[in-house]
Parts: sequence; structure tokens; C-alpha cells
Amino acid sequence: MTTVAVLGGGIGGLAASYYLCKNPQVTKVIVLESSSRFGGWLWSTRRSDGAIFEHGPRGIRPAGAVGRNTLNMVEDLGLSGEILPVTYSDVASKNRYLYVNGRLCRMPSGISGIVRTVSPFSRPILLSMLSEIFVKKSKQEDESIHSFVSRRLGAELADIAVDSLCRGVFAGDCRKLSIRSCFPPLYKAEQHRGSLTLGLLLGSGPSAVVPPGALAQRSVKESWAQWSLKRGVESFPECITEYLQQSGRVQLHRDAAVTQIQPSASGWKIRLEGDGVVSADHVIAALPAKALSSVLPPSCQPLIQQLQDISTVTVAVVNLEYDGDSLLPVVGFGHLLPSSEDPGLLGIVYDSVAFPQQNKPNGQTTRLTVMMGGAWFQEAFGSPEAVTEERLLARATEAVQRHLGISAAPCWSKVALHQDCIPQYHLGHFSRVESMRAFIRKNDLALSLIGASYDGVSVNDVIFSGRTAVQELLS
Ligand SMILES: Cc1cc2nc3c(=O)[nH]c(=O)nc-3n(C[C@H](O)[C@H](O)[C@H](O)COP(=O)(O)OP(=O)(O)OC[C@H]3O[C@@H](n4cnc5c(N)ncnc54)[C@H](O)[C@@H]3O)c2cc1C
Ligand SMILES: C=Cc1c2[nH]c(c1C)Cc1[nH]c(c(CCC(=O)O)c1C)Cc1[nH]c(c(C)c1CCC(=O)O)Cc1[nH]c(c(C)c1C=C)C2
Repeated sequence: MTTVAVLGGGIGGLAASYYLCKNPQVTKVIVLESSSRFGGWLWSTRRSDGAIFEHGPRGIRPAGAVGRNTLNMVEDLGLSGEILPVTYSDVASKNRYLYVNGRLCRMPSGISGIVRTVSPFSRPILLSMLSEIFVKKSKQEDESIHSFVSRRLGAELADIAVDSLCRGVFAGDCRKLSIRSCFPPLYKAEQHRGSLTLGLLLGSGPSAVVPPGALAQRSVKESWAQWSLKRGVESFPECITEYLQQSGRVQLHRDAAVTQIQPSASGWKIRLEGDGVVSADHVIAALPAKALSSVLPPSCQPLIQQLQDISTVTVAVVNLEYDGDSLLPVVGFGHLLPSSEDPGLLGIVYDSVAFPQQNKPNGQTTRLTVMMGGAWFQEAFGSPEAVTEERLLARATEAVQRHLGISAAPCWSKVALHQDCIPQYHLGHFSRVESMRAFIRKNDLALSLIGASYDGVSVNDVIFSGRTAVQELLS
């Protein structure tokens, strides 16, 4: 008989509530969300004419244990018919670009992409991969992604390809991000096989066992590279919320900001903005690390300090729609810029190529999303509090004109400033997270830490962190 309070109604908190709901040991689940909607960064605009625009994640990967786990959940929620798959043979999977030295260059992919010298690189990637086999394994506990890749594959791949990749996943600086926490399979490949190339060929250790349901099996059969949902990614949290409401065991509270949590004889007393107080046997904290640090009691000081040490970056997301459907000089998923090209401009997604089903029906339009800022926000735009929407829109349209040659004014646009939206796993992140969980165990706190701040930022990782916490709690 357990009452569990879930702090935060982003995808992490909702996923944890979903798994709690499946277990008869849990009597009551109380979800407390400070904003007026559930879903956190999963946020879609559905225009009245049928066009869909994503302001947060747009593509979820089906691969691996965490990808299968999410698809099993999607299937269980009855969302299989809503899936929009992008297969490996689709142009949006085959073509991804880098904007380097003022030109769009297709990222090398497939065998032909690695055996030949392709611009902007000065030698075939295969050569770097072969010489990598003979590079000695590092004894360091952790290393920056840039240092790891320079050491093993050479400075050029680190400066251009990996610098861009880290901007396209973490909006972060590969010179500060940790290889061990951001790309665990690469770290493990070096540790277990002594080489990334050998790790790629032979595998680099066991991963979680998640049997595939029918939808996950379909994703393999049809070779999905990523997927979205017809009515936008936000329909995922909407559907979980509906499922939780129907379960009869979950209380969902919006506009319920948690201000303090205090240990009590039987668990926790949770204070809300206004005068509300909620009691629970266990707390699953699905808040960003800094938000959690500000609600913990002073007795948790070491934990508070470590939570505050997990920094975040701010990203400006500008959705643009242009009249005309053949405006792009290239087709593909989009392009990224290495930080040396233009620090403040991270990349542009060609949404109408990957998900043409979300264009205005019968309309000939091009939809793009420009992503800016990240680890370079302050240097490019100054304080997020002071920057204007006009300035962000002007910077985005100017980039579209310069990179893609589209000089017409957009027929529709939306600017969103996502403050502190992506946690940065800097050097030593893994030991910080280990030490936080050790503090919780040592002090016998009925508290689980889940969400993007700890064990992976992708939607799949966050959902899996909810599932793992519930399994540990109820095992
Ligand atoms: C622009 C962008 C693009 C992305 N693209 C992708 C992608 O393509 N693929 C992918 O897999 N992932 C992507 N991600 C990452 C992924 O979307 C996030 O990591 C994930 O949604 C984080 O979920 P969460 O539940 O951990 O956190 P959040 O979504 O931040 O949820 C936390 C919730 O806690 C609430 N909260 C905060 N303080 C309090 C309080 N005191 N009391 C109560 N509630 C509180 C917040 O309002 C919020 O709803 C992207 C992220 C961004 C920002
Ligand atoms: C330009 C900024 C960003 C773009 N997407 C994100 C940012 C910060 C966020 C993001 N993108 C991906 C993930 C999930 C990773 C995962 O493990 O599933 C997150 C949090 C997916 C992704 N997008 C790109 C790559 C290479 C990846 C990694 C997984 C994969 O290979 O699919 C490329 C990419 N992202 C953006 C652009 C413009 C772009 C261009 C090619 C936008």
C-alpha cells in the first residue's frame, strides 16, 4: 500500500506514473506539475488548417532497448495507428548536412561515404577508423568528447563532425561534455574492446533486455530510423495523461508548483505554492536538477550542491513556414553547423522533408526549424531575459537566406525561447550522479531521481529512467 508523489509532469514524470499505475502495490499516484499543461518540452502547435509544428523533440529513435521500450508503451496506449515512421531508405535518413566554410556538405554515410574522401574532410573516414584500432586505451575515468575523439580518430573529425553532432543532440560544447555520460557506448567500446571500430563490429557489452512488442517488431521489419506522431509529438503525453486519468488511481494536478519537500514520519510532506500540502510515502522527482535542488530541505545540503552543479543550456527554437514546396537546394533531415562556423547558430531542420504529412493539406509549403544558442547563447544573444523575439526571428530568417538561399519572407513563424532546456553532462557527471544516489541510499531517503538531468536526455532515455525507478522502488 503505497502513495507515490511524482514531482513534474514532463514525459519523465508521466512515464513514471504510467509504470506505477501498472502495479497493484501502488494505491495512489499524485502528479504535481507547476505549469498549466503536461508534457514539458514535448510541445506541438496544431494549426487550424492542419499543419503541425514542433517546438521541442520531433523525432524519436526506435533502436536499442530504450527505443523498444518506448514503442511498447506507445502500443499499449493504443497510439500505433498514429505513428509516422521515417525509414532508413528515406531521404531524411540518408541525407544530413554540415554547413562548413559557407557550403552545405552531405555527412558521410554508408560504405561509399567512408571509403572516399568527402568534403569537408581531408581523408577517407575509413582510414581514421582503421588507424583507430591501434590507438592505446585511455586509463582516465572520464574525458571530454572532443579530447576522446581527437585522440582516437583525429582532430578533424572532432573539430567538425563531432562538434556539430554535440550541438545537434545536446546543443552543447564537445570540449566540455563527457564522453562517458553523453555517449556511453563509445566509452564502453574503448574500455571493453580497446577500440571504437572493434566495438562497432563486435558489440561493446550487454544492454538492458526489453522484449519487442508487435510495434517494435514492425519498426525492425520496416527499418525505421525514427518516428513521430501524426498530430505531433505532444499527442504522446496527452495520451498518457488520458490513460492515467482513466486508471482511477492517479491524481493529476496542473498549476501545482512544489515549493518544498520535507521528510516526515511516513515519507514526505510536500508543500505547494499557495497553501496546499500533500503527503506521500515515496517521491519520484522528475524535475530538472536545479528545480529539485530548490525544494529539498537543508538536511540534504550535499545533494542540493551536486544538483546545482548540473548546468543547462537555453535554446531558441524558431519555426518558419514558406510558400512553395521546392525551395530547398538539397533534401534531407537538415543541417548542423560546427561551432567554428557560427557559434550561435546550431542548425536547421527541414521538417517538411522528414514529415511532409504534417504540412498544410493541399498547400505547397516548406517548413523549417532554426535552432540557436545552446552553450553559446550568452555570447551570441546576451541574457535570455533581455533578448527580443524580433531579434531571434531576424537571425533565423537571415540564416535561412544565407545557408539555403531562401530570401522570401516566411508566411508564418513562431519564436520560442526554451530556457535551461537541455542539461549538460560535463566532465565527471557520472560520478556526481553516483554520489547523489549514494547519499539518498545512505540517508534512507524515499526519493528517486529521474528525467533528463541524470541518465540521458533523449525522450527514450527519460522514459526508461521512469521505468527503472519504478522497478527499483517496487522490487
Ligand atoms: C528543442 C529541443 C529539441 C529536442 N529534440 C529531441 C529529439 O529530437 N529527440 C529526443 O529524443 N529528445 C529531444 N529533446 C530532449 C527531450 O525532449 C527532453 O530531454 C525531455 O523531454 C525531458 O523530459 P523531462 O520529463 O525529464 O523534463 P521536462 O520536460 O523539463 O519536465 C519537467 C517538468 O517539471 C515541471 N516543473 C519544474 N519545476 C517544478 C516544480 N517546482 N513543481 C512542479 N513541477 C515543476 C516543468 O514545468 C516540466 O513540465 C529535445 C529537447 C529540446 C528542448
Ligand atoms: C540543432 C539543435 C538540435 C537539434 N536537435 C536537438 C538539438 C539540440 C536535440 C536532439 N536531437 C536528437 C536528440 C536525441 C538523441 C537520441 O539519443 O535519440 C536530441 C535530444 C536526435 C538527433 N538529431 C541529429 C542527430 C545526429 C541526432 C542523434 C540521433 C540520430 O542519429 O538520429 C541531427 C540534427 N539535430 C538537429 C539538426 C538541425 C540536425 C541536423 C542534421 C536539431
